[in-house]
Amino acid sequence: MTTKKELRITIKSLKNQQDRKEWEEFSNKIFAQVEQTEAFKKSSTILSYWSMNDEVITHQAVERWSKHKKVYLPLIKGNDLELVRFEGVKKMKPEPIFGILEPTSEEKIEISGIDLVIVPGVAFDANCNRMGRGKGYYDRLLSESVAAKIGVAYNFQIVDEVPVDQHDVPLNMVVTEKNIFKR
Ligand SMILES: Nc1nc2c(c(=O)[nH]1)N(C=O)[C@@H](CNc1ccc(C(=O)N[C@@H](CCC(=O)O)C(=O)O)cc1)CN2
Ligand SMILES: Nc1ncnc2c1ncn2[C@@H]1O[C@H](COP(=O)(O)OP(=O)(O)OP(=O)(O)O)[C@@H](O)[C@H]1O
Repeated sequence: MTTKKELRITIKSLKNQQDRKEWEEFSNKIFAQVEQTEAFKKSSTILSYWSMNDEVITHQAVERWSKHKKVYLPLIKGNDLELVRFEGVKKMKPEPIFGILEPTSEEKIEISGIDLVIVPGVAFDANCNRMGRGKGYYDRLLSESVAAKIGVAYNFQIVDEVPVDQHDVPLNMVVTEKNIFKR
C-alpha cells in the first residue's frame, strides 16, 4: 500500500511528464461534463476553486457560472477556509502563502448554504476517494457538508487506490477528460 506521501511524489513526477498544451482542452471537456449533471443543474450556490497552474483550469467555468449562479471561492483563514463570493477577476488578490488568487468581496457564506462543491485534489480513485495537498482544509470543510461534491482531475491523477484516513470525505463523483466515476 502506498502512503499519501509516496503518492504525492508519484503524481508530482507524472505532472512533469504531461503535455500541458492539452490542459485547457481537457478542462473544457471536464466542465462540459460537470454542467450535464443534475447536481449542477439544480444548484444555485457553487463553491469552486480558482486553479493554480498544476490543477484542472477553472477560470473560464467560474466566469461563465457566475453570470447565472452564485459562485464562491475558498479563502485561507488560518487552518480553515472561508467562502467568499466571486465578483470578477479584477476583484481578486493573491494570498500571501501560496499566491492563489482570492476574491476580495465582503460577501461570505457558510458551507451549509452551498449546493455543489467542485473539489480540487492531487489524486483520486474510482471509488471517489480523494487526496489533497495535505493540509486537511477540504477534509475539515466537507466533513460538515451535505452538498453534492464533484472532484475534478486530469486522467493521470486517477490511481488504483487512494490511501483513506478516517477524516477523509468521499466525493459523489469524480470527472476527468476521459471518465466519470460515481459513488
Ligand atoms: N486552487 C486551489 N485553491 C485552494 C486549494 C487548492 O487545493 N487549490 N486549497 C486546498 O486545500 C486551499 C489552499 N490550500 C493549499 C494547500 C497547500 C498548497 C501548496 O501549494 N502546497 C505545496 C507544498 C506544501 C507546502 O508548501 O507546505 C504543494 O502542494 O506543492 C496550496 C494550497 C484553498 N484554496
Ligand atoms: N475533520 C478533521 N478534523 C481535524 N483535523 C483534520 C480533519 N481532516 C483532516 N485533518 C487533519 O489535516 C491533516 C491533513 O490531512 P490529509 O493529509 O488527509 O489532507 P488532504 O486531504 O490531503 O488535504 P486537503 O483536504 O487540504 O486537500 C491531517 O493531519 C489530519 O489529521
